[in-house]
Amino acid sequence: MRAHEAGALHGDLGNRGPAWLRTPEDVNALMPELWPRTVTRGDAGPLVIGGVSVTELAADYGTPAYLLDEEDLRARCRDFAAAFAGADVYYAGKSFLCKAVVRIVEEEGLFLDVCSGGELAVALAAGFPPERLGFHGNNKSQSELRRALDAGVGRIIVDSFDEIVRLSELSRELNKRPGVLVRVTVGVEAHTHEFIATAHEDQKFGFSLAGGAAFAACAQILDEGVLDLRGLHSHIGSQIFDTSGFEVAARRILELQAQVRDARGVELPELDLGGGFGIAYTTQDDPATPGDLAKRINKIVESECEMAALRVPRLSIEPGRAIVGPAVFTLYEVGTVKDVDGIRTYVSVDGGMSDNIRTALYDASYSATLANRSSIAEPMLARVVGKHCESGDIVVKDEFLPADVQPGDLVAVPGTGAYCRSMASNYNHVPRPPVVAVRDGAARVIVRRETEDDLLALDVG
Ligand SMILES: Cc1ncc(COP(=O)(O)O)c(C=O)c1O
Ligand SMILES: N[C@@H](CCCC[NH3+])C(=O)O
Repeated sequence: MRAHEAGALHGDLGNRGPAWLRTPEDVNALMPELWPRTVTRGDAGPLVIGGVSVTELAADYGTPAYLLDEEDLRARCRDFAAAFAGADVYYAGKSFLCKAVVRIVEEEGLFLDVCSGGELAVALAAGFPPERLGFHGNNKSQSELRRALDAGVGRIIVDSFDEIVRLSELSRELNKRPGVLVRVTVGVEAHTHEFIATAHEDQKFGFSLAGGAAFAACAQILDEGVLDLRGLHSHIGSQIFDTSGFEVAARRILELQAQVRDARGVELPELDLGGGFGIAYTTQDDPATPGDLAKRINKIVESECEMAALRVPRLSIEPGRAIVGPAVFTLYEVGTVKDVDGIRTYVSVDGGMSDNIRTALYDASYSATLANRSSIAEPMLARVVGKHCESGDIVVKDEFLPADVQPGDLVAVPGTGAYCRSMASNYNHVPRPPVVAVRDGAARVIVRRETEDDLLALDVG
């Protein structure tokens, strides 16, 4: 991610903030690239999403809440499908999954990537066509693989020699011949946080290309003859802006494709280049559009295939964050405002690291705005923090909020659709917030708020 600048001194304010963060001319203004498409600030000041004011949504559903702009989510699905026409677009369910989203993804014609028995269960419970599912994971259990085979999952992305053996034995037993892809570690050092980069050599995912394991995995599958080897797979990491990583990955993986053809006389018909496309969390981020991405990726695949005299395989991609991330913002209520003399102002909200762990885990940067009203007060550099018993419980490290922000105000944090609800926890026994989908002036709860009774229900002492 780009949001890694150390906190340089923000001279004009005598407050600590990163050098890229500028004092806004209008602290009420919304940067369109950070917000779901239907979001506006109504005349009276509150944000409006899908035709409904956030003050109304807060009154009806409480805070904190993840508010999903259904029109925006659908539009992003359609944008990817149109840009990558002729390819299969798998929505990466790990970014956020619930039955309503599964149905939206299905209605918009996408495929779906799941990476655990739980995600598979949600997809199947929502009636998603199993042949449009891809099943990932570096340590799929025997029972997960059995469920995938029983359900007729379209593609299983194999990740280890142990899995090849396990899946082959199960397939023989169940008399199945699943379509598989081999996940390849292409050795690309993606420019993103270490914990979300996945194609450098020293990590748990995939078969190494450089070390020969990827070729050996293909050979083993072809030798055993039980699994239907459809193609190769690469996913280089997440929140990536520099598309050259995808180009290097495509080049290297197509070299392997040519090697398999030369050695085994088999031309693999499919190629999956994974997800990882970056989104804007702050004004410093400048993501590529699906159209740009498609153009660059198709071009490199076509030219590499031409050079290696390969037929162009059917392409697939797996965006998660770029589809659901910008479609959601989190709405919080301010509880306390604390000016720590001469250092910064802490604005505490009624959620925190339990509904968004990304700031603490990846040092991620977010933006925020006062959501229930506009203000004529001066911009003030603030840090939005949560209510957890942890000093690293930061939601937004640095943002300008109006200096008159006060307890009872609502604050909205955009870009929280991906890896926030899906990575949420119950730390400090804080129940997880609901997800409320809003469209055409109507709101519906698609994931309900957890209650203390839900938490106590697990406690058998
Ligand atoms: C194999 C695979 N595909 C797709 C994704 C989705 O990534 P993103 O949400 O960044 O598009 C991930 C997560 O990084 C992944 O591990
Ligand atoms: N959870 C990560 C990205 C996903 C990694 C999955 N391979 C994030 O919040 O950015």
